[in-house]
Amino acid sequence: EELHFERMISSIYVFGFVFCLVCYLFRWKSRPKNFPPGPLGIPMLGVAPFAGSKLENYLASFYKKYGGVMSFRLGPKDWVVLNDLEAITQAFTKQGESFSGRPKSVVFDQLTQGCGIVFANGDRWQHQRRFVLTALKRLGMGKRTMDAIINEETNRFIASVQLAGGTEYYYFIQIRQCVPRPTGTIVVFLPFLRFIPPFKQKFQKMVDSTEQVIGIVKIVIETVASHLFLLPSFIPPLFMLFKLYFADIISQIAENHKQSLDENNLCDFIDIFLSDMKKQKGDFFTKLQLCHLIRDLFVGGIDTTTAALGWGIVCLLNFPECQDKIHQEIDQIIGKLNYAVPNMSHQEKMPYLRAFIQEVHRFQTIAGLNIPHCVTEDCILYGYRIPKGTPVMSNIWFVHNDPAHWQEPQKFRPERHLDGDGKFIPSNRVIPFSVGHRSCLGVQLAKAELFLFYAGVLKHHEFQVDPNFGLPDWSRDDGGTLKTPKDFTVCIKER
Ligand code: HEM
Repeated sequence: EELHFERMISSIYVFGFVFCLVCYLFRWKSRPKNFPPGPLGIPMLGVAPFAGSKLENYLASFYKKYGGVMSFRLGPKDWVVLNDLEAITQAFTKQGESFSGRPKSVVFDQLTQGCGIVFANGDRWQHQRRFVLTALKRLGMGKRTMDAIINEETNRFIASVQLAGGTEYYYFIQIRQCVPRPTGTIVVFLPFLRFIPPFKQKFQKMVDSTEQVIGIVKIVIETVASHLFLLPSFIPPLFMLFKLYFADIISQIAENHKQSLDENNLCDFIDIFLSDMKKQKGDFFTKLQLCHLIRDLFVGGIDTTTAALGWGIVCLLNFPECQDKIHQEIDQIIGKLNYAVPNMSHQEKMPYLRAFIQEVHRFQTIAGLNIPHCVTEDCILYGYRIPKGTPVMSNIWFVHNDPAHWQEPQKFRPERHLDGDGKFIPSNRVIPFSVGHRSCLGVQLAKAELFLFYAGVLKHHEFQVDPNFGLPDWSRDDGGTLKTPKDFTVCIKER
């Protein structure tokens, strides 16, 4: 009788287990009604085992089957994917109000405390976005003053390279060490133009350590993505890093700015923020927000611009005929005289350099899957129903590589952006900065940095392959979210 009882208990357990499993599978299979179609993968992991390291290619492979809007499951979550320009524009521009949220993430919520701009949501995000845009304009974005700052930084870059090289004509630089300097300091200049000498050293430390912090955060995010359950243990060290590298230093600099603030002469980002902080009450103008905002401009601006410049140099080395054409254009339009300094008004007359830059953006898409968005309310896209809170990926990489729109997309060809008369054709199919309500805030600054950097450096110099290193290849750094070139050395020669 005891045996019979034990058997009964075991059967109940087995039955219970099978029942739970069936319920789980049933739930796992189910999706919201009229949700965009797409692969579910396997229970618990979703498509993770099948996607490989290039998620953008994997998602693009479903384009023929599902069209511009599809979905896929990653871990326990359903994501919506926008796989072509039309779907991205419809969602981010035409329905931008509903598609401009950022998904909730335990790591980022903890790290940012809901502040900053890149991962902010709702009223705070809208408010800060307006503030940053106005502040950038007040600081001379798109004006000659900004050109002058960028040119100064380009010259500083050349000087630092000359020092590093030691010999008269050849300068060997390690790209990841040197390129961040000019771009890093330009982004940083915006907040800190009113430079205060005692902080110079600390500030330099912050610039130097940014790359390091970004590297660590990237690794952590990647690890977190593959081991979701380990999430909480990463948060304290991440937060410590933020405090150590950014918050403390920025707070001290802000305090110093506050003491010598001149309302009639607001010179930098911190000045403008502190002045508005005095006038406006509420949650949005706090010191904590200032620290997070500057961190976001820093991280959002440095790594991206560095990657774009790095890929540009890799292209110049791999396609020296492009460099020759840029040299010719510079000689013709700007000239070789020292006082002939490049500025953004030269752009109009330099179609080849613009075509080159646009092709680099297309050919090496830095943010292939963009920063994730999420829908802030239930909405309908292409007839599909997408419930509030659903995370959304947009496949910028595929927009740049769709063979229906680009002939031989795997080939680097700046000429595809020129018309029969050699005029530059700005393409709305090259969208490295994304589009719509949440698109990159630094787009004008980044464009100016890239144009003035190439024009400024190539005016008197050329990039050559370092014979000891060889030609850098196209493999990406293992960093994860952004596609950056691997470290390489290059020779910069006076011409
Ligand atoms: C080549 C350089 C750059 C590239 C390729 C780039 C790309 C991007 C992309 C793809 C996004 C996400 C847009 C979206 O969510 O739809 C973004 C957001 C952002 N970028 Fe850039 N960016 C660059 C340079 C900069 C610079 C120099 C700054 C600094 C001023 C900057 C500041 C920002 C900020 C603040 C956001 C967040 C906007 C928001 O969430 O509302 N970026 N960028």
